[in-house]
Amino acid sequence: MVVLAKPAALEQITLLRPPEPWESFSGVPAVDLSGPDAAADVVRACERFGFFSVVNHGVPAGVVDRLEAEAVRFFASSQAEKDASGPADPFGYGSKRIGRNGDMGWVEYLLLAIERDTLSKASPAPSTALRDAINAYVGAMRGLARTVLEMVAEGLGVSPRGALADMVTGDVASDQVFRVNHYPPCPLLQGLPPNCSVTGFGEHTDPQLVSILHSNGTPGLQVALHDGRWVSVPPNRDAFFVNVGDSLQVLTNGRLRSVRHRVVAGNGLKSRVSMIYFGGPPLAQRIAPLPQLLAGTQSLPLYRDFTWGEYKKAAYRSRLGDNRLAPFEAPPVATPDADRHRS
Ligand SMILES: C=C1C[C@]23C[C@@]1(O)CC[C@H]2[C@@]12CC[C@H](O)[C@@](C)(C(=O)O1)[C@H]2[C@@H]3C(=O)O
Ligand SMILES: O=C(O)CCC(=O)C(=O)O
Ligand SMILES: [Fe+2]
Repeated sequence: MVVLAKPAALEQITLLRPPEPWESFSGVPAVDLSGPDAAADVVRACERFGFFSVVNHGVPAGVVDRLEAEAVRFFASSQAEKDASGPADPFGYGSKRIGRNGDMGWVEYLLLAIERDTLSKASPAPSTALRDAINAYVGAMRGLARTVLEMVAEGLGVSPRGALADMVTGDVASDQVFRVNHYPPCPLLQGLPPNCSVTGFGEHTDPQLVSILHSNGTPGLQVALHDGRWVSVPPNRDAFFVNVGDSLQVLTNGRLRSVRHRVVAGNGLKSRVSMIYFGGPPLAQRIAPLPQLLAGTQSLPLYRDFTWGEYKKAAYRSRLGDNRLAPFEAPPVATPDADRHRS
Protein backbone atom coordinates (compact mmCIF):
# COMPACT_ATOMS: atom_id res chain seq x y z
CA MET A 1 0.00 0.00 0.00
CA VAL A 2 1.27 3.47 -0.83
CA VAL A 3 0.80 5.95 2.00
CA LEU A 4 0.64 9.53 0.75
CA ALA A 5 2.11 12.19 3.00
CA LYS A 6 -0.46 14.82 3.97
CA PRO A 7 0.29 17.95 1.91
CA ALA A 8 1.69 20.77 4.06
CA ALA A 9 -1.07 23.20 3.06
CA LEU A 10 -3.75 20.76 4.22
CA GLU A 11 -2.01 20.33 7.56
CA GLN A 12 -2.09 24.09 7.97
CA ILE A 13 -5.75 24.42 7.07
CA THR A 14 -6.71 21.91 9.76
CA LEU A 15 -5.10 24.30 12.27
CA LEU A 16 -7.53 27.10 11.31
CA ARG A 17 -10.02 27.83 14.06
CA PRO A 18 -13.53 29.20 13.52
CA PRO A 19 -14.13 32.84 14.54
CA GLU A 20 -14.55 33.09 18.31
CA PRO A 21 -14.87 35.87 20.87
CA TRP A 22 -11.53 36.63 22.51
CA GLU A 23 -12.63 37.33 26.03
CA SER A 24 -9.65 38.86 27.78
CA PHE A 25 -9.80 37.66 31.37
CA SER A 26 -9.08 40.21 34.08
CA GLY A 27 -9.46 37.67 36.89
CA VAL A 28 -6.08 35.88 36.70
CA PRO A 29 -4.81 36.07 40.30
CA ALA A 30 -1.54 38.01 40.62
CA VAL A 31 0.35 36.81 43.68
CA ASP A 32 2.87 39.18 45.24
CA LEU A 33 5.59 36.76 46.28
CA SER A 34 7.06 39.31 48.67
CA GLY A 35 3.75 39.80 50.48
CA PRO A 36 2.95 38.45 53.95
CA ASP A 37 0.04 36.29 52.70
CA ALA A 38 1.84 34.86 49.66
CA ALA A 39 1.52 31.18 50.71
CA ALA A 40 -2.23 31.44 51.32
CA ASP A 41 -2.66 33.44 48.09
CA VAL A 42 -0.76 30.81 46.08
CA VAL A 43 -2.95 27.99 47.42
CA ARG A 44 -6.16 29.96 46.83
CA ALA A 45 -5.12 30.68 43.23
CA CYS A 46 -4.16 27.03 42.65
CA GLU A 47 -7.52 25.87 44.02
CA ARG A 48 -9.61 28.33 42.03
CA PHE A 49 -7.75 28.29 38.71
CA GLY A 50 -4.69 26.01 38.81
CA PHE A 51 -3.07 29.07 37.27
CA PHE A 52 -1.78 32.43 38.46
CA SER A 53 0.82 35.08 37.80
CA VAL A 54 3.58 36.04 40.17
CA VAL A 55 4.95 39.53 40.65
CA ASN A 56 7.80 40.75 42.88
CA HIS A 57 9.42 37.43 42.04
CA GLY A 58 13.02 38.63 42.29
CA VAL A 59 14.06 37.39 38.83
CA PRO A 60 16.21 40.12 37.24
CA ALA A 61 14.69 41.53 34.03
CA GLY A 62 18.10 41.22 32.38
CA VAL A 63 18.04 37.41 32.66
CA VAL A 64 14.69 37.30 30.86
CA ASP A 65 15.54 39.93 28.23
CA ARG A 66 18.85 38.24 27.38
CA LEU A 67 17.21 34.88 26.75
CA GLU A 68 14.36 36.40 24.79
CA ALA A 69 16.84 38.26 22.56
CA GLU A 70 18.88 35.08 21.98
CA ALA A 71 15.72 33.09 21.26
CA VAL A 72 14.54 35.67 18.72
CA ARG A 73 17.99 35.51 17.09
CA PHE A 74 17.82 31.71 16.92
CA PHE A 75 14.33 31.60 15.39
CA ALA A 76 15.34 34.29 12.86
CA SER A 77 18.27 32.18 11.64
CA SER A 78 18.02 30.13 8.45
CA GLN A 79 15.87 26.98 8.37
CA ALA A 80 19.01 24.93 7.74
CA GLU A 81 20.68 26.34 10.87
CA LYS A 82 17.59 25.61 12.96
CA ASP A 83 17.20 22.13 11.51
CA ALA A 84 20.78 21.41 12.57
CA SER A 85 19.42 21.35 16.16
CA GLY A 86 16.55 19.02 15.23
CA PRO A 87 14.41 17.08 14.80
CA ALA A 88 12.87 17.20 18.28
CA ASP A 89 12.75 13.56 19.41
CA PRO A 90 11.75 14.60 21.96
CA PHE A 91 14.59 17.12 22.48
CA GLY A 92 15.87 19.55 19.89
CA TYR A 93 14.38 21.98 17.38
CA GLY A 94 10.89 21.16 16.17
CA SER A 95 8.51 22.83 13.77
CA LYS A 96 4.73 22.28 13.70
CA ARG A 97 4.93 18.70 15.00
CA ILE A 98 4.40 18.48 18.75
CA GLY A 99 5.32 15.16 20.36
CA ARG A 100 5.39 11.86 18.50
CA ASN A 101 1.71 11.12 18.16
CA GLY A 102 0.39 13.33 15.39
CA ASP A 103 -0.22 16.65 17.16
CA MET A 104 0.41 19.77 15.08
CA GLY A 105 0.52 23.46 15.88
CA TRP A 106 1.47 26.74 14.24
CA VAL A 107 4.67 26.86 16.28
CA GLU A 108 8.38 26.20 16.13
CA TYR A 109 10.31 25.44 19.28
CA LEU A 110 13.38 24.24 21.09
CA LEU A 111 12.69 21.51 23.65
CA LEU A 112 15.62 20.86 25.96
CA ALA A 113 16.52 18.61 28.89
CA ILE A 114 17.93 20.20 32.04
CA GLU A 115 20.33 18.41 34.35
CA ARG A 116 20.26 19.96 37.81
CA ASP A 117 20.81 23.64 36.93
CA THR A 118 22.20 23.53 33.41
CA LEU A 119 21.26 22.41 29.94
CA SER A 120 21.95 18.69 29.60
CA LYS A 121 24.95 17.79 27.47
CA ALA A 122 22.62 15.56 25.46
CA SER A 123 20.57 18.58 24.39
CA PRO A 124 21.59 20.35 21.18
CA ALA A 125 23.68 23.48 21.69
CA PRO A 126 22.44 25.98 19.08
CA SER A 127 25.01 28.63 20.08
CA THR A 128 27.13 29.37 23.12
CA ALA A 129 25.29 32.65 23.68
CA LEU A 130 21.89 30.90 23.67
CA ARG A 131 23.19 28.09 25.88
CA ASP A 132 24.57 30.60 28.43
CA ALA A 133 21.34 32.60 28.41
CA ILE A 134 19.30 29.42 28.95
CA ASN A 135 21.52 28.33 31.84
CA ALA A 136 21.15 31.68 33.60
CA TYR A 137 17.38 31.65 33.04
CA VAL A 138 16.89 28.06 34.17
CA GLY A 139 18.85 28.78 37.36
CA ALA A 140 16.36 31.57 38.11
CA MET A 141 13.37 29.32 37.27
CA ARG A 142 14.57 26.60 39.64
CA GLY A 143 14.65 29.20 42.41
CA LEU A 144 11.16 30.40 41.52
CA ALA A 145 9.78 26.85 41.31
CA ARG A 146 11.26 26.16 44.75
CA THR A 147 9.65 29.29 46.23
CA VAL A 148 6.25 28.49 44.70
CA LEU A 149 6.30 24.83 45.82
CA GLU A 150 7.39 25.81 49.33
CA MET A 151 4.46 28.21 49.45
CA VAL A 152 2.09 25.50 48.23
CA ALA A 153 3.31 23.18 51.02
CA GLU A 154 3.08 25.95 53.63
CA GLY A 155 -0.38 27.02 52.49
CA LEU A 156 -1.64 23.43 52.58
CA GLY A 157 -0.01 22.72 55.95
CA VAL A 158 2.36 20.09 54.54
CA SER A 159 5.61 19.64 56.43
CA PRO A 160 8.45 19.89 56.00
CA ARG A 161 7.98 23.05 53.95
CA GLY A 162 10.42 21.70 51.35
CA ALA A 163 8.56 18.38 50.83
CA LEU A 164 7.26 19.33 47.36
CA ALA A 165 10.10 21.65 46.37
CA ASP A 166 12.69 18.93 47.07
CA MET A 167 11.00 16.68 44.48
CA VAL A 168 11.99 19.18 41.77
CA THR A 169 15.02 21.05 43.09
CA GLY A 170 16.35 18.65 45.75
CA ASP A 171 19.60 16.71 45.83
CA VAL A 172 18.49 13.84 43.60
CA ALA A 173 18.63 14.74 39.90
CA SER A 174 15.10 15.58 38.82
CA ASP A 175 13.40 15.54 35.42
CA GLN A 176 13.29 19.14 34.30
CA VAL A 177 12.46 20.24 30.79
CA PHE A 178 12.77 23.64 29.19
CA ARG A 179 10.98 24.87 26.12
CA VAL A 180 11.17 28.02 24.02
CA ASN A 181 8.19 28.45 21.67
CA HIS A 182 7.92 30.81 18.71
CA TYR A 183 4.53 31.50 17.13
CA PRO A 184 5.05 33.54 13.95
CA PRO A 185 2.13 35.41 12.37
CA CYS A 186 0.21 32.92 10.23
CA PRO A 187 -0.20 33.84 6.52
CA LEU A 188 -3.38 31.74 6.35
CA LEU A 189 -5.11 34.41 8.44
CA GLN A 190 -4.41 37.27 6.04
CA GLY A 191 -7.67 38.70 4.74
CA LEU A 192 -9.79 36.72 7.24
CA PRO A 193 -11.92 38.46 9.91
CA PRO A 194 -9.86 39.64 12.90
CA ASN A 195 -11.40 37.10 15.29
CA CYS A 196 -10.10 34.12 13.23
CA SER A 197 -7.12 32.25 14.60
CA VAL A 198 -4.99 29.14 14.20
CA THR A 199 -4.05 26.57 16.80
CA GLY A 200 -0.56 27.39 18.01
CA PHE A 201 -0.36 24.78 20.74
CA GLY A 202 -3.43 22.59 21.26
CA GLU A 203 -5.24 22.27 24.57
CA HIS A 204 -3.56 20.14 27.22
CA THR A 205 -2.44 19.92 30.81
CA ASP A 206 1.25 19.81 31.73
CA PRO A 207 2.30 16.48 33.28
CA GLN A 208 4.88 17.79 35.81
CA LEU A 209 4.32 19.41 39.24
CA VAL A 210 4.54 23.02 38.07
CA SER A 211 5.38 24.90 34.89
CA ILE A 212 6.58 28.49 34.89
CA LEU A 213 5.90 30.50 31.76
CA HIS A 214 7.11 33.84 30.49
CA SER A 215 6.06 35.41 27.22
CA ASN A 216 6.67 38.57 25.29
CA GLY A 217 3.85 41.07 24.97
CA THR A 218 1.96 39.12 22.29
CA PRO A 219 -1.30 37.52 23.49
CA GLY A 220 -2.35 33.97 22.64
CA LEU A 221 -2.38 31.95 25.87
CA GLN A 222 -5.83 30.77 26.91
CA VAL A 223 -6.83 28.80 30.00
CA ALA A 224 -9.96 26.79 30.80
CA LEU A 225 -11.76 27.91 33.95
CA HIS A 226 -13.33 25.28 36.21
CA ASP A 227 -16.73 25.95 34.59
CA GLY A 228 -15.23 24.94 31.22
CA ARG A 229 -15.12 28.49 29.79
CA TRP A 230 -11.95 29.35 27.83
CA VAL A 231 -10.50 32.80 28.50
CA SER A 232 -7.52 34.71 27.09
CA VAL A 233 -4.74 35.60 29.48
CA PRO A 234 -3.54 39.20 29.05
CA PRO A 235 0.24 39.10 28.53
CA ASN A 236 2.44 40.67 31.19
CA ARG A 237 6.16 40.91 30.49
CA ASP A 238 6.92 41.71 34.12
CA ALA A 239 5.26 38.59 35.50
CA PHE A 240 5.67 34.83 35.32
CA PHE A 241 2.68 32.55 34.97
CA VAL A 242 2.49 29.34 36.98
CA ASN A 243 0.52 26.26 35.89
CA VAL A 244 -0.44 23.48 38.28
CA GLY A 245 0.57 20.21 36.57
CA ASP A 246 -0.95 16.73 36.75
CA SER A 247 1.58 15.46 39.31
CA LEU A 248 0.71 18.21 41.79
CA GLN A 249 -2.97 17.36 41.27
CA VAL A 250 -2.26 13.77 42.33
CA LEU A 251 0.01 14.73 45.26
CA THR A 252 -2.76 16.98 46.62
CA ASN A 253 -5.45 14.35 45.91
CA GLY A 254 -7.24 16.66 43.50
CA ARG A 255 -7.41 19.64 45.87
CA LEU A 256 -5.26 21.50 43.34
CA ARG A 257 -6.18 20.74 39.74
CA SER A 258 -3.95 20.93 36.70
CA VAL A 259 -5.06 23.67 34.33
CA ARG A 260 -6.06 23.00 30.72
CA HIS A 261 -4.46 25.59 28.50
CA ARG A 262 -3.67 26.24 24.85
CA VAL A 263 -2.17 28.88 22.58
CA VAL A 264 -3.97 30.40 19.64
CA ALA A 265 -2.12 32.47 17.08
CA GLY A 266 -4.21 35.42 16.05
CA ASN A 267 -4.39 37.82 13.20
CA GLY A 268 -1.73 40.19 14.56
CA LEU A 269 1.58 41.07 12.99
CA LYS A 270 3.72 40.27 16.01
CA SER A 271 5.25 36.90 16.84
CA ARG A 272 4.69 35.37 20.24
CA VAL A 273 7.77 34.06 22.04
CA SER A 274 7.32 32.07 25.23
CA MET A 275 9.71 30.18 27.45
CA ILE A 276 8.51 27.52 29.84
CA TYR A 277 10.31 25.66 32.62
CA PHE A 278 8.65 22.33 33.49
CA GLY A 279 9.49 21.12 37.01
CA GLY A 280 9.27 17.33 37.14
CA PRO A 281 10.61 15.02 39.87
CA PRO A 282 13.22 12.23 39.57
CA LEU A 283 12.00 9.26 37.49
CA ALA A 284 11.83 7.04 40.59
CA GLN A 285 9.77 9.56 42.60
CA ARG A 286 6.55 8.03 43.92
CA ILE A 287 3.56 10.14 42.97
CA ALA A 288 0.62 9.52 45.28
CA PRO A 289 -1.73 11.63 47.39
CA LEU A 290 0.31 12.94 50.36
CA PRO A 291 -0.75 11.03 53.51
CA GLN A 292 -0.73 14.34 55.45
CA LEU A 293 -3.45 15.68 53.19
CA LEU A 294 -5.65 12.61 53.68
CA ALA A 295 -5.16 12.27 57.46
CA GLY A 296 -8.13 13.47 59.47
CA THR A 297 -10.35 13.80 56.39
CA GLN A 298 -12.99 11.45 55.03
CA SER A 299 -11.21 11.55 51.66
CA LEU A 300 -10.00 8.38 50.01
CA PRO A 301 -7.04 8.53 47.62
CA LEU A 302 -8.38 9.42 44.17
CA TYR A 303 -5.29 7.99 42.44
CA ARG A 304 -3.28 4.83 42.68
CA ASP A 305 0.45 5.06 43.35
CA PHE A 306 2.80 5.38 40.42
CA THR A 307 6.25 6.68 39.75
CA TRP A 308 6.96 9.76 37.69
CA GLY A 309 8.84 7.47 35.28
CA GLU A 310 5.66 5.40 34.71
CA TYR A 311 3.54 8.50 34.27
CA LYS A 312 5.98 10.14 31.91
CA LYS A 313 6.17 7.03 29.74
CA ALA A 314 2.37 6.92 29.45
CA ALA A 315 2.21 10.69 28.87
CA TYR A 316 4.63 10.59 25.96
CA ARG A 317 2.46 7.91 24.30
CA SER A 318 -0.65 10.07 24.60
CA ARG A 319 -2.07 12.78 22.35
CA LEU A 320 -1.74 16.37 23.56
CA GLY A 321 -5.40 16.82 24.52
CA ASP A 322 -5.85 13.46 26.27
CA ASN A 323 -6.81 13.18 29.92
CA ARG A 324 -3.54 11.56 30.99
CA LEU A 325 -4.62 11.01 34.60
CA ALA A 326 -7.71 8.91 33.83
CA PRO A 327 -5.82 5.57 33.69
CA PHE A 328 -4.23 6.36 37.08
CA GLU A 329 -7.48 6.99 38.96
CA ALA A 330 -8.17 4.67 41.89
CA PRO A 331 -10.88 2.08 41.20
CA PRO A 332 -14.22 3.01 42.79
CA VAL A 333 -14.59 1.60 46.31
CA ALA A 334 -17.44 -0.89 46.78
CA THR A 335 -19.91 0.42 49.35
CA PRO A 336 -22.63 -1.75 50.94
CA ASP A 337 -25.13 0.39 49.03
CA ALA A 338 -23.43 -0.26 45.70
CA ASP A 339 -23.30 -4.01 46.52
CA ARG A 340 -27.06 -4.04 47.14
CA HIS A 341 -27.66 -2.51 43.71
CA ARG A 342 -25.42 -5.07 42.05
CA SER A 343 -27.11 -8.17 43.58
C1 LIG B 1 1.82 15.26 22.40
C2 LIG B 1 2.73 15.32 23.34
C3 LIG B 1 3.72 16.45 23.48
C4 LIG B 1 4.16 16.29 24.92
C5 LIG B 1 4.28 14.79 25.00
C6 LIG B 1 2.92 14.37 24.47
O1 LIG B 1 2.87 13.03 24.02
C7 LIG B 1 1.87 14.62 25.57
C8 LIG B 1 2.35 15.69 26.58
C9 LIG B 1 3.04 16.84 25.88
C10 LIG B 1 3.75 17.82 26.82
C11 LIG B 1 2.89 19.04 27.23
C12 LIG B 1 3.70 19.91 28.19
C13 LIG B 1 5.12 20.15 27.70
O2 LIG B 1 5.11 21.07 26.61
C14 LIG B 1 5.79 18.82 27.22
C15 LIG B 1 7.28 19.03 26.94
C16 LIG B 1 5.53 17.76 28.24
O3 LIG B 1 6.24 17.41 29.16
O4 LIG B 1 4.32 17.16 27.97
C17 LIG B 1 4.97 18.29 26.05
C18 LIG B 1 5.45 17.02 25.34
C19 LIG B 1 6.34 17.31 24.14
O5 LIG B 1 6.23 18.38 23.51
O6 LIG B 1 7.11 16.40 23.77
O1 LIG C 1 3.73 28.82 24.52
C1 LIG C 1 2.96 28.99 25.45
O2 LIG C 1 2.61 30.09 25.85
C2 LIG C 1 2.44 27.78 26.21
C3 LIG C 1 2.96 26.50 25.64
C4 LIG C 1 2.65 25.32 26.50
O3 LIG C 1 1.63 25.26 27.13
C5 LIG C 1 3.62 24.23 26.55
O4 LIG C 1 4.67 24.33 25.87
O5 LIG C 1 3.36 23.26 27.28
FE1 LIG D 1 1.63 23.59 28.52
